[in-house]
Amino acid sequence: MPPPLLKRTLYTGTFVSTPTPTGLEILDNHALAVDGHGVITHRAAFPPGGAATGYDDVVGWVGRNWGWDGGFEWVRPGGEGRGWWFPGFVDTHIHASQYPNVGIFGKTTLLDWLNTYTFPIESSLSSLTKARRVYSACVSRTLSHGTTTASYYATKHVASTNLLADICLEKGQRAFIGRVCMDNDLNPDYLRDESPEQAVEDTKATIAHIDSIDPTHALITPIITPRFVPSCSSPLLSGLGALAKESALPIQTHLSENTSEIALVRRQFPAHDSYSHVYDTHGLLTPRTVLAHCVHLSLEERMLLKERKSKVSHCPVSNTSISSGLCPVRELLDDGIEVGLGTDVSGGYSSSILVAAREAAMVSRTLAALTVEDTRSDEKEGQWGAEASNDVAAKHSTSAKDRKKLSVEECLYLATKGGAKCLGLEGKVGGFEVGMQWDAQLVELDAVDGEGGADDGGDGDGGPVELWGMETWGEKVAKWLFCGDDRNTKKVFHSILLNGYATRKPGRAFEVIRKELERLDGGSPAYSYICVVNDQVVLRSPATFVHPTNHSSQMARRQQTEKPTQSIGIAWYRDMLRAPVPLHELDIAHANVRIHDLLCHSEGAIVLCDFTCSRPFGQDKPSATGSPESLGVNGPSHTILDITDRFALASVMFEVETGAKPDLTHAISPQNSQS
Ligand SMILES: O=c1[nH]c(=O)c2nc[nH]c2[nH]1
Repeated sequence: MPPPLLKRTLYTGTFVSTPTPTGLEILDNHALAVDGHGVITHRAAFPPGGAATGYDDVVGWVGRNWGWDGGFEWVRPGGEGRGWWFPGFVDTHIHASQYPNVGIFGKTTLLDWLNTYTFPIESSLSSLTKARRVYSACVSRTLSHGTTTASYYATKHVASTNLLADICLEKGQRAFIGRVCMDNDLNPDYLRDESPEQAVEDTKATIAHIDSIDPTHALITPIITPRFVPSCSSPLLSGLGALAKESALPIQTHLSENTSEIALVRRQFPAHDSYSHVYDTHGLLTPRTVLAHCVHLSLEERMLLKERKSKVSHCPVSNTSISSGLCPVRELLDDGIEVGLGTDVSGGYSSSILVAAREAAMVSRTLAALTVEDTRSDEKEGQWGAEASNDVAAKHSTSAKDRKKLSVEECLYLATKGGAKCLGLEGKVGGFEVGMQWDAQLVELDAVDGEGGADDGGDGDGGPVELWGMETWGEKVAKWLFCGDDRNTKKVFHSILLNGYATRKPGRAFEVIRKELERLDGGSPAYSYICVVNDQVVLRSPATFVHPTNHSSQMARRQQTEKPTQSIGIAWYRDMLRAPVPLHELDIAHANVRIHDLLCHSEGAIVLCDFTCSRPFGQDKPSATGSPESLGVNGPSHTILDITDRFALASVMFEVETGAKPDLTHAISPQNSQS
């Protein structure tokens, strides 16, 4: 096992999850221990001593109970009584390539929607420049909604599909990446595989790429992706079925979304019993197959899916947006079929799984409303129907209408554990049991004070859900499901792959940096130092800042005492190049990278610190870097950009290699200067 990469961390507070479809588990006043690999190792009721417990007491408690010494972080959310930890969401079906079209669908239905909107946008991702912009934005957006795992469709283009894998790895989202296969002449000639053989070869090329960037699939897994039966020839479906068998990789596709699509499949494959049967005879219905939609399955098809243990991705937002129909999820669940949730961007208008969970609840209620029941018993009960009954609860629990409705717990289960089961991640993500990964989000709602005025908890953007003080935990969670949005997801702990091993990092903290910088518009940030230590972002005022020398030594010092070997040097440079990426994704530059700002922490990785000079891209170079030496460090540009940091990092690399600072007089001479 590789060495631990994070400090052990103790998370305390309230932990909400859905260990079963019908049970909301609320662990109020609890502690969860997460080891250096991001795995939950212990959980127990906490404190000793309530909120006032100091670090020393906690160290003693953890030492006595779990045998830990004092070397751990302690993370506890603020927002007493209105915040909780929740498992990261799992999106089992999303087309990253369609992200620019989100919200655009007019009055189309599936087949004309594909021709009008979808094929053109996917075709445009043959451009790697465009693909980078689209995929970066999509992955950042889904992370901000709390999605820590996603099963993506890219496009038919190998290079940009591979880029999506790179971006998920870079940003730390657990992902399944599918290169979309579509070879028959129902596809437009501008977006069609040359031949079934070429489509399979191209799929293999993406698999090989993912194997090269994440050999153990710790974070990124290839997924075999025939677009859907109407797009694929029989030889292509067979080729992909054979590939799935030999590689044991998962499969994703669409099934029975729209009635015209089903009629088309019947014409294409008249000898087959059903749409599902076409996949089955080509070896594509397996326990690792995720079938999106399944709105109009016959009983025989449901039995076939159950027998094959194939999974269903329910995409309620898409199904209503492009008017495909209302998926009878209760029937699927009653049949024993595993179901997860998909946003299905951009058939779906939102990239949020919280919205998908909410719409799953709404679609199930619409189905309940459309259910015709024998109402004679209601008539006997008088004007208010069931209210006049002697046994209201019993009546409701047995009503066929009510059985169609999915509860809050069920919808959140589908959004987490249900999705994890669909993607073969059961026991790994989607919950807070010991042994699972800490893929988590911190949820916080807003409070209303005694006078009815909003108390935003101090950050000015408490989100759209107000708590009035009378809500039970179950009601708080229901309010979040039905009224919340990404402002309530304060932090997302997702994965980073370091030295081939996935660990967690808090993504939202960087948003604090961005907000602060935007608010001050280049002025002096209130947090004079924003330091990244062991992948934790630490905000400090000037008075309290100390270099975290107990965890880290400065690279400069290390470099003076021991010249790095070639392999250590390469690892340093790799870490150095990665270090500013989270900031650059927010269009912020560190703007003053020097050897003294690079810390070498105890496990040997290089981290970047001291963000005093950080500025949004496009601003003039800050005065703090105005000395000739600083200008040299930052390169010739007058404005701050990501290349500012890259130039500075290259200078540091030169310094590490040679022991001398580079002579930058040429680089900063006026003729080389650019704005
Ligand atoms: O919702 C959908 N989105 C798609 O891109 C697609 N392709 C085939 N069938 C599809 N359904």
